Amino acid sequence: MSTSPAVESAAAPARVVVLVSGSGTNLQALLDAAIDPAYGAAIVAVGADRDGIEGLARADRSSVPTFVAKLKDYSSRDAWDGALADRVAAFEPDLVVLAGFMKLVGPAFLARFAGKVVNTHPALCPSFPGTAGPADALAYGVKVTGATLFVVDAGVDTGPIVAQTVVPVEDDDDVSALHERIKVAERQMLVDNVGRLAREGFRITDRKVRFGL
Ligand SMILES: Nc1nc2c(c(=O)[nH]1)N[C@@H](CN(C=O)c1ccc(C(=O)N[C@@H](CCC(=O)O)C(=O)O)cc1)CN2
Ligand SMILES: NCC(=O)N[C@@H]1O[C@H](COP(=O)([O-])[O-])[C@@H](O)[C@H]1O
Repeated sequence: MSTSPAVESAAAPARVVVLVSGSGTNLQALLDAAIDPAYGAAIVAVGADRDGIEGLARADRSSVPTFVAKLKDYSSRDAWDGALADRVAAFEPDLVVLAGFMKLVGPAFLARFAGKVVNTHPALCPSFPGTAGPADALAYGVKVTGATLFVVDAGVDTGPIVAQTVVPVEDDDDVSALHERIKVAERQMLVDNVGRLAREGFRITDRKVRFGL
């Protein structure tokens, strides 16, 4: 069994670093929720693998520190992975949230933050892993899909599941309409469950994630 006390002290909010690669609407939901001290989490930094994205602009508007670690600026994938881990570690996170972060984190990152990295994916894991969850669900012809919050491991969308939310697939859906419907439910799932992880901590036993320590 592994445990992750999201907050070392009951008084202080959990320190959360969010990583993004795009529009950052999930990040924005977390920024909005964290305004309330009762939420129990503070977004202490936002990182990205690319610049010029709305996710970084959202952080700037909330006066949250940002950083960018571009893969192409490093000699190898491992060097980038280690540098990303160093940038995140500088903010001493209790929890790292990958919210539309479109890079797989590697061994150095996972070793540094083992058990305290969660990711939101726009499909019902283990179905439709990867970068095109909504498109793959639509192409398959499923009648329901949704989003999954899971604890990140070395696989691709294979980590222990924290929460899931389900939405219907409509007959006239295109990928954009379906993904937008997923994101409405996904943002609520993310806010609700990151808040619980921050306030209550969590433990993992045989892939089962339970809140509380
Ligand atoms: N070690 C892990 N890292 C990450 C995971 C994970 O499950 N394990 N989830 C992703 C988020 N994600 C799906 O939810 C995801 C994002 C990106 C990829 C991917 O294949 N990325 C490629 C590059 C794609 C690109 O740059 O457009 C890559 O990293 O080489 C798969 C799944 C967050 N990190
Ligand atoms: N496999 C990773 C993946 O597809 N992530 C997805 O990117 C979107 C980012 O939206 P946002 O930037 O508006 O929060 C979210 O739907 C998230 O689940």
